[in-house]
Amino acid sequence: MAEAARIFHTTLIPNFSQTPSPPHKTSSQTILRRNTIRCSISTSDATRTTVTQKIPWGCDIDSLENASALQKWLSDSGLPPQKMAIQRVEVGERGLVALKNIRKSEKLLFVPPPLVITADSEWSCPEAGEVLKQYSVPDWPLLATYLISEASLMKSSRWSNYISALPRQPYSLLYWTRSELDRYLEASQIRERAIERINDVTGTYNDLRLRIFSKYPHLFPEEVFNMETFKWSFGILFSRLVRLPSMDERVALVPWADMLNHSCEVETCLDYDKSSQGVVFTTDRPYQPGEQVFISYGKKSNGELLLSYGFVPKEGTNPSDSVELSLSLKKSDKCFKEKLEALQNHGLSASQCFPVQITGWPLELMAYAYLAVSPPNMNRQFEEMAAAASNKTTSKKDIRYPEIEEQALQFILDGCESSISKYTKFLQGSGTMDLDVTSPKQLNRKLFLKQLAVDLCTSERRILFRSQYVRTHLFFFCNLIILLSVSKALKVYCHIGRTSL
Ligand SMILES: C[S@@+](CC[C@H](N)C(=O)[O-])C[C@H]1O[C@@H](n2cnc3c(N)ncnc32)[C@H](O)[C@@H]1O
Repeated sequence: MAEAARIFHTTLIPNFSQTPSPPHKTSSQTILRRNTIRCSISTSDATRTTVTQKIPWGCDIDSLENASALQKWLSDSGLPPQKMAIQRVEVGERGLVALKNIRKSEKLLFVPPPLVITADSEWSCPEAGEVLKQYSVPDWPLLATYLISEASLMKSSRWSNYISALPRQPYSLLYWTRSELDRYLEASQIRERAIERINDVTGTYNDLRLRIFSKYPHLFPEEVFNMETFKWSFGILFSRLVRLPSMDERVALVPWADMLNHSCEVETCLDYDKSSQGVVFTTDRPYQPGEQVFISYGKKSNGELLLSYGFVPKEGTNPSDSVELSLSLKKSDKCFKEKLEALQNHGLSASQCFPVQITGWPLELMAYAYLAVSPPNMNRQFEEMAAAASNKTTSKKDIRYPEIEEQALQFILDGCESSISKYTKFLQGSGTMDLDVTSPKQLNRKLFLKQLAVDLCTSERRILFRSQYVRTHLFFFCNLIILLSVSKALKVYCHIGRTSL
């Protein structure tokens, strides 16, 4: 939830240190305890045999089947009595609903640390945990492996009640196929982010497999630790992992707390409370019995929410919404090489994406536009412009070049226009889109994905329309004011001229 995606990006690809010494001998008992998973083997990958399977743990995403067992286990394990219960809800399918009046500024939850899963949690199969520690596997891949390891032990894992209540297939762009991403998210930059993320997850799994799992097949059998199960565990982490600032910024899965859904209207996040020694959040509004209680997953755009959590908030309800606007240097530009060099000196490239919000665009975007339109005689300023376009905090951002301001604005507006036309093409076509399905189940899935894409594209296009409108009118009014001032000055001048004659 809060900041999970950012942490994932900085720590996912394991930076393995030297090859560790062999682990302790494995007790055959541990392996025997692991439940066998029946799989169908396919050989789609030419280089090696891949194992495809349905995830055998968790439940349907809207199922309350295991919720009461989860609630009972949590209270037996030390979760204090709660003012909320898991129920079916309108927003988010399952969520926590108030059972009693809840005041504003009230602390809720109090999940004790032994019920929180972190990178330090004890493994039911300690040998497997030992191996990962020896290889210094970072938190995200370690937790993904931990979750699979515990899930595969089913009832023998202390987390079995928690895992049984997790969704079998979390809503996540990780579950979209490449052709679904191409088809539904063609207009949005989120498509690139999703592809990058899928590649990161695949790369991480392959890395773990090559460096560790293949060396210890008795601890990490491929029937259990495979791409399909990693997709599941990363899907769970993306949609449920939280960063706890007061617990040394640790990332954690917090059973019970992770049943809370997100609302763009609340600002309160989960954190560890040292005084009560539990994970809590403080309400920023009152709730009446029967109302769903929400937290914030952080200030995220609709695209980021879709990427990690698989939903798009209702149009116009997310004040943190933004759209990535992609701009490129023109290949025909006489100074293309020099401009590209300047950009590269500051870690940028010929094509760059900038976040545009309903409230405006960043100074970096204007700096990039200055660079893109500046004529050859301004080559001395290329470095300064490229530095301002980078997001390094040390560089001066608010540069201005009045002589090319109009062209720079036009360059941005043209970028908005071309992006808007891609959204419009998709949105117009989506009504008549052939969903190419063979079963009702498939039809539901396709309709669902298409609706998410339509919601995302509508909200992203709306931001671009708005910034185009505001800028065009602002520019028009600025020019009008200049014109009026000039004509007023001229009138005064003429008047003075006439009176002095
Ligand atoms: C941390 S879990 C919350 C509990 C979840 N509803 C469950 O039943 O397991 C995050 C997931 O809840 C759903 N969710 C959370 N907030 C939502 C919202 N505002 N609208 C729609 N779905 C939401 C999404 O499926 C998301 O991936």
